Amino acid sequence: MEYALEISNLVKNYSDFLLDNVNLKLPKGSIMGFIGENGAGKSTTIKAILNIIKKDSGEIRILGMNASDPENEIQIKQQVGVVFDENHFHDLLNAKGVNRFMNKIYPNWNQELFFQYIKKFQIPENKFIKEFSRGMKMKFNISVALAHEPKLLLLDEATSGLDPVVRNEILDVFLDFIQDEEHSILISSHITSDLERICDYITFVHEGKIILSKTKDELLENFHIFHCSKESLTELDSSIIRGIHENRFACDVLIELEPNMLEQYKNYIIDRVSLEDIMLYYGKEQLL
Ligand SMILES: Nc1ncnc2c1ncn2[C@@H]1O[C@H](COP(=O)(O)OP(=O)(O)OP(=O)(O)O)[C@@H](O)[C@H]1O
Repeated sequence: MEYALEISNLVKNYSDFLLDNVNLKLPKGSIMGFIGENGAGKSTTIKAILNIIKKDSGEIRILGMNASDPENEIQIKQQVGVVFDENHFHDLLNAKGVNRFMNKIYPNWNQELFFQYIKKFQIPENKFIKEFSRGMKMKFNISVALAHEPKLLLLDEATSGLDPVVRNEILDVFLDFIQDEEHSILISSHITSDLERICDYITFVHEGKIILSKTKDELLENFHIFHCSKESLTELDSSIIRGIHENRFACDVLIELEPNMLEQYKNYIIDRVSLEDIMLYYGKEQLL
């Protein structure tokens, strides 16, 4: 399998936070959702990928190129599109101004494509960025990221704070983007329902460590919520328990088990999981 992004043993140590030996592989032609609680290390990982922060150790390969090798810097910049949850352009620029500016910087800047997105997202060409709504700014940043025809898109909370209609529109653009098998996306988001809709893979970072990295289908098939009494909790094999929510009388338990093994747990009430459930239960695990 060919990978758009390969992270091996990435370590970044801040005084009170450790990004601890992160490993992640994003196959070409796919979308990976990067989930985790606030402060889990998602942005730190994305910044390390982009060399915005200096990693302590580990290797990052983007489209097969070593991201730390200065010789690859220009190639990587041209082939990676980035959207953060903030605006990086001067407030007194408009779409036409940004187009002129980007056209000088990126040899593969596609003006026609840029204005197609601007039109599709209904962004007025002459309006200053400072007059944009939050949704307009995000759509504008996404148009810019796509217009230099990148092969890999890195999106850090690129749809946060947007209404469902706008998010839907943007998710469709991301799905269109990866139709070409050469294109791939790593997207961090707290809106797990969006990720369930578009992602092929999910990677879950918790307190600086990757605790899950699987296909979305595998995750949703192999994780279940068991509802049971506190007494019957003790009868469960602890090796399949991934998290427990207890109330005064009963327990809800996150279980990892292949669907064909569920037969032996007929006495339990079993529910399907969402990505949000998986996050909530794993996050709670250490409180037990
Ligand atoms: N420049 C820095 N100096 C020191 N600590 C930092 C720095 N940048 C980030 N951190 C710490 O690293 C940890 C991870 O932060 P990060 O921004 O990667 O989390 P995140 O998963 O993106 O969270 P969120 O969902 O809130 O955006 C936090 O504890 C944060 O305080």
